[in-house]
Amino acid sequence: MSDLTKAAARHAELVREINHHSRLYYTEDAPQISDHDYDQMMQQLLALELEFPTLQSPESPSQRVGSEPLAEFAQIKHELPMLSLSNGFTDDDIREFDTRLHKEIGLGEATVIEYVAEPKLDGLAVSILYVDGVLEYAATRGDGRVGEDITQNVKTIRSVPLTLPKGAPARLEVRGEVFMRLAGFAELNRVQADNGKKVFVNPRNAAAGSLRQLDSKITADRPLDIFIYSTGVISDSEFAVTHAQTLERLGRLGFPICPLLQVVNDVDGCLEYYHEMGARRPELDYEIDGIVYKVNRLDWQRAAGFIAKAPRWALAHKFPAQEKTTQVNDIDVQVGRTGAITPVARLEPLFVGGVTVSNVTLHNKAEVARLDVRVGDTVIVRRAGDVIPQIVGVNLEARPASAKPYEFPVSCPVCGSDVVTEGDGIIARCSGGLTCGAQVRQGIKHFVSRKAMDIDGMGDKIVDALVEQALVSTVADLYLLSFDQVLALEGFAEKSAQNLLAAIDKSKQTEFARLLYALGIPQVGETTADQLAAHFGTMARLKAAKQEALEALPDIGPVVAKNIVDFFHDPNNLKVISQLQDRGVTYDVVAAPNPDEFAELPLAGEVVVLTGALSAMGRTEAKKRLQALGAKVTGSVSKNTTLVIAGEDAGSKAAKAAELGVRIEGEDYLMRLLA
Ligand SMILES: NC(=O)c1ccc[n+]([C@@H]2O[C@H](COP(=O)([O-])OP(=O)(O)OC[C@H]3O[C@@H](n4cnc5c(N)ncnc54)[C@H](O)[C@@H]3O)[C@@H](O)[C@H]2O)c1
Ligand SMILES: [Zn+2]
Repeated sequence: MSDLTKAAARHAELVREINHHSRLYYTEDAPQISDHDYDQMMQQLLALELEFPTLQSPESPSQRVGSEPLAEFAQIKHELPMLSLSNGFTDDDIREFDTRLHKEIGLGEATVIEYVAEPKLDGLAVSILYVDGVLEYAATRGDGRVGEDITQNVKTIRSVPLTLPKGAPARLEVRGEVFMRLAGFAELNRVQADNGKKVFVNPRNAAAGSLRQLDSKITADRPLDIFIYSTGVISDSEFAVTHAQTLERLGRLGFPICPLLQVVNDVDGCLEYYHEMGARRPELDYEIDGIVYKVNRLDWQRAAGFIAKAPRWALAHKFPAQEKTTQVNDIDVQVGRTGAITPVARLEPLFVGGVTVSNVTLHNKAEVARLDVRVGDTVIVRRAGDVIPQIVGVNLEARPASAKPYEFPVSCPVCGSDVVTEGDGIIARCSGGLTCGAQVRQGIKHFVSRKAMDIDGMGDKIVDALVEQALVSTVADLYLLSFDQVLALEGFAEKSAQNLLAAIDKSKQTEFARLLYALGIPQVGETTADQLAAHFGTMARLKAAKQEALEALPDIGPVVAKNIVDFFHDPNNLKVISQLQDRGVTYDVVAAPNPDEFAELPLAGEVVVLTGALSAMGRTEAKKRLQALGAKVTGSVSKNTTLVIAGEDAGSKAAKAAELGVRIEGEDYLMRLLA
């Protein structure tokens, strides 16, 4: 086979695949592969056509925009074609783009091109025509030539003006991106899931699916938004001389324009903007998948002109992918400290959203069932911002015939006890309690952790070894370990064994709040433990507390209160607590434990948040002393907060406080309070 024949075969295969996925994505709003995979196929196609130009035909997806409009919609022919954008991925791609433009426009090397840099919104393009100041129709891009009539749907988007002020051009077509903000997207998916309806893979698909509805009442209920980024046909030939001016004038006519766009000079200006936006991307409340650079001068745009499917004067500089595809090698479950069984997908490792991902939580039994993810499946993995990676979709077409639905275990894989379900079958739990090795191990790891008993040097591997060798079966057993037992563990020498025992010994003298948190009562985190400690003061008082007394505390609801009561009724737990006491674990009683006295304290009723670094003392120390004066000290700012102490480099908490109008003071004020 000649090279050309081979290339032609590969080309035909790519065209088939790309057309298929374009249809799924553009026409049906139901993509089966990630954008990254799609872009790679497109790049391969472009490379083949560059090497073998005879393979390129006007029918090739490299020359065409989008996909054909859906037949159910009336069609609208665009007066000016709606094009796509050429893509760049590296800094060099941007340099080449700028160099090429100099030639195409006929500029000397020394001439600086001014660009408008704009976030590339991840939604779908629409064209809206106004005639004599009134919205006449709106259309999707479709295949670039003919789009779908979505006039009624676009009219439901609140930020789209239905009429324009006087002075608007008699015929004005604007183009922009319809998108969905993240909060709206999350809420929509929650409602969809609650009603047993399809949840959307990402905000782009949710926006596209919501806008391309035959019933505009459905669109009206969806949280859609729009930013306008250009004009199409326009009766006023003197509307503007630069792109920035176009946007400015459109803004004055009442169109929403992305507030983040910026005029920049040269490649360096483009790249600087790109990196700045890349850093801000996780904070934005909508998704952007890159930056678009557009030549600012309209006469230079005209001089540069177009290629088949995109303008020469613009480039989309893509950000690293937040969604990629990979294989599920296995699905297994983890048993947590409280017995909760969490299914986990073991993946063929992939690099996505800036990290390598090989395990992804599937959250719970219901989520596995909803996704119907199976071993051997090809899945779309998404990691956006700081959010933990997630499987958002399964490519059913790539499912091997042998793949079987995942069967959730009926007995605990660690101890063999029955698995019971709670919360309408959503959460599965091992019923083994303290007989379950996994629960014991997780419980001990929690007990020794930094914010709990803080036993320095007691890493996960050591805990695993202690439990495996049956040296420890409850947290109280830690205080019985002998020098010889520790020395015999793998990796220990005399010195290190002494150090570990010293750390265990040191932990015996602790604070009540730490001890409470360390016990691992379900849903009792640090803040709740602090509150309980400050209010009850001693274990004996807390043990005796009734459900109502617990619920009377500000942040404790009925569920947590019941967890606490249940915990102190379990004979195993009571035994462990008395063993801890017998083996020397004690705590200082800091605050006056009597609730009546408590109300008299100078800072009673104050809810304080500490943020930033303090110079005179550590935060733990400051917190203890504030609590001793009756204040409640919490970890996050809310409307209940009465005071924020902002130390050096205070960050988002201070900002939140300012936003909520909460009083903010510096360290000097704290020192006066404590004096
Ligand atoms: N996953 C799949 O199966 C699949 C299939 C087809 C296409 N895709 C994805 O779709 C994209 C290609 O689609 P495309 O042809 O629309 O090209 P594109 O998204 O790369 O660029 C063109 C589009 O960018 C949008 N845009 C956003 N902000 C803009 C701004 N400020 N100025 C101008 N335009 C702006 C417009 O909608 C415009 O039509 C790729 O990201 C590709 O991965 C994915
Ligand atoms: Zn178990």
